[in-house]
Amino acid sequence: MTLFETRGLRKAFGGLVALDEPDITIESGELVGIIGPNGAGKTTFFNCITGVLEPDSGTVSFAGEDVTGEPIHAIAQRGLVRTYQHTRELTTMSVKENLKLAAPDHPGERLGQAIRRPDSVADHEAAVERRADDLLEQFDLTHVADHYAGELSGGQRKLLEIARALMLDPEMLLLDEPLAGVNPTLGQEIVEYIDALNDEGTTFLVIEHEIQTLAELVDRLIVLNEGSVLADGDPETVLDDDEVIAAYLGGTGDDGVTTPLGGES
Ligand SMILES: Nc1ncnc2c1ncn2[C@@H]1O[C@H](COP(=O)(O)OP(=O)(O)OP(=O)(O)O)[C@@H](O)[C@H]1O
Repeated sequence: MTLFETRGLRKAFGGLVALDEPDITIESGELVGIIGPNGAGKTTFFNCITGVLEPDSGTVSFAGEDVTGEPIHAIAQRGLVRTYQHTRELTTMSVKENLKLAAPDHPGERLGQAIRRPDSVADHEAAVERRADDLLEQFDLTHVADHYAGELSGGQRKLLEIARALMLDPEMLLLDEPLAGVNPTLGQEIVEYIDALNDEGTTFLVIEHEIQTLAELVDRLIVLNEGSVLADGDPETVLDDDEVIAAYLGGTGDDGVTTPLGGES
């Protein structure tokens, strides 16, 4: 069953066309990677499908509904949730508070409801508490639950970012560079978490510059180049594609972020 689909999406910044109709379809339960040289439009794509940016034209549909242009929280409520390349934790709050704040309908903000329906709010708070505790345990963060989030290592911040997204119980999770700045051991753990969550039914779309690691993880790899889909298929075939190799070799690579495809030819 198709869960997610974009058609004819365009986004320009002044004269620069960042998204040029990358038509992308994701089936429910898939684990899909997106790669592409620096500036290919990957983050702009995430921004346009999650309500961070409004596309100039085109449509985004999720679970059979047109969600184009809806605000971030409305799209997240539908079950399409993302993480950010630069993690967004509140550094002077505890790790656990960060998780609890990510829950939908934070009860503390709904005093009117608290007065009218105390039981349901108490139930909600207990459920949020349980969910936060479960995620802390699942991501091996229980021992730092009461630490300020600002004290976490870069890798632990990535884990917290993913855990915060999971507080929203997403049907589809969009991860923007989950391995960037993470040491290889923790990176492997993150890969295993993604794999396990996918086995449990979460659909994934993952932007990542660690191409070899991503290729081993995903069912399908999409290559964006200059805002369009250059290739889409099983990872081995895609990484062997001459046009894909040329697109990477053509990249400037001047900031050291572009990862060579490596070892394929
Ligand atoms: N807010 C903005 N204002 C102007 N130009 C932008 C803006 N956001 C992105 N761009 C430009 O749009 C193009 C696509 O950028 P985007 O960040 O989506 O690429 P990317 O594939 O995610 O790159 P990277 O791998 O380096 O993160 C780039 O040329 C970028 O400079």
